[in-house]
Amino acid sequence: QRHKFWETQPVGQFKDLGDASLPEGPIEPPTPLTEVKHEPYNLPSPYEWTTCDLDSEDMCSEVYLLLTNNYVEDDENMFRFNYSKEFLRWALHPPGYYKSWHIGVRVKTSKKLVAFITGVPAKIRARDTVVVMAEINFLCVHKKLRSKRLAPVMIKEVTRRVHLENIWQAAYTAGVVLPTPVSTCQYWHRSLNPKKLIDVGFSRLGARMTMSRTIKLYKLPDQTVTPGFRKMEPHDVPAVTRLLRDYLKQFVVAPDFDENDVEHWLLPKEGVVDSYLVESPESHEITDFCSFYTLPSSILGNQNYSTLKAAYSYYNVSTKTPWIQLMNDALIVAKKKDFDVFNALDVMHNETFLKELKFGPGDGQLHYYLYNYRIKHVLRPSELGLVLL
Ligand SMILES: COc1cccc(CC(=N)NC(=O)c2cccnc2OC2CCNCC2)c1
Repeated sequence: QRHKFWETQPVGQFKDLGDASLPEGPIEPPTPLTEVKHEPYNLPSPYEWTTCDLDSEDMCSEVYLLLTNNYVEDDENMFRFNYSKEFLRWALHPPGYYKSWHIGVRVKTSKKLVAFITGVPAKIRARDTVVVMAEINFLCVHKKLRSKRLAPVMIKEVTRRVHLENIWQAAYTAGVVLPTPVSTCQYWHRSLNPKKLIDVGFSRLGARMTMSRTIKLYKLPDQTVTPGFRKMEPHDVPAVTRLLRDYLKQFVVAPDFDENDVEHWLLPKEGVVDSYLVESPESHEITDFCSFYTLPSSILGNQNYSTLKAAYSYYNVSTKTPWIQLMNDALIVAKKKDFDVFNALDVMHNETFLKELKFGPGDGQLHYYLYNYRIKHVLRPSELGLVLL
């Protein structure tokens, strides 16, 4: 029945929700390394574990193809995430990553890759405590192997490999409700190419709206308006790190980025992540920052288009430039880069600009989870400073 697996795991259980006596922090203590299971969990007999080395062109292609054909679709099965190989290498090779946490499942006979799950290490602050956690992502089981109960054993295996590195907490997101969300966020979309979005069924023509009126509604200037708005460059890493660390302090859960993290996660990478900042023309101080990552979706079953070019809001900081103006400049550069839509969650201060910049609410929610860490109260999205890929 429901959550048979999750009721066995050290996660907030629905039955505990009202219990204010339970302390914030780890739910279970670490296990002595000698007691961590040293051999992999058993898979059903036709399958075997494999470690996916994304530096291998062939293995990266296998992972890319598995995800392209079998990863997350929207609720109406019209779109499927289409992470690029470059993006996967970026997402899975942050400072301190472990290849052993990039786990595949193959068919023993054919050696076909049929499932995948990953972890990457991340320093995450929960209130005043910085914890090294595993960020779990890309759990994917081939469509033909669903409901064979492969996911629970894959989750146990990645947990085991995380434990072997003496890490006892994890963070993950899902579109489904599991025990128990730390926060539940809404996603929002800002049309950049409304004609294509309507053609492919991502958006619908508003009532009493014509196509030409809709195109005009979402029109953006050709150039950004903020003086000093420019692409982030390597020499900006120290200043952006200071700006971002100061900004993220206010959130209950947020990454604890150092300069190495900022260099990896926020330096622009063509086709993967874009980041801009505002350098004051007078003082040359870095006062604001905005970034978005590139995650296209395959369009399932449309004659004219095969790919939806989507930008996803990543980390943004406004200290001088008003949020509306800063994020409108982000929309302007995203439009110039030929994105069709700009997506954002209502986390951090995003709701201050969503409505005014003509974002529309999406039809789904993204739930955030922590593994083996209890946060006393469910967080409002505006208390959350963590964006997962
Ligand atoms: C438009 O193509 C889609 C293809 C698959 C799923 C969805 C809906 C959806 N589930 N969207 C999100 O989860 C989402 C919406 C806005 C911002 N970030 C998001 O998810 C991110 C973060 C979690 N991992 C996937 C990417 C849309």
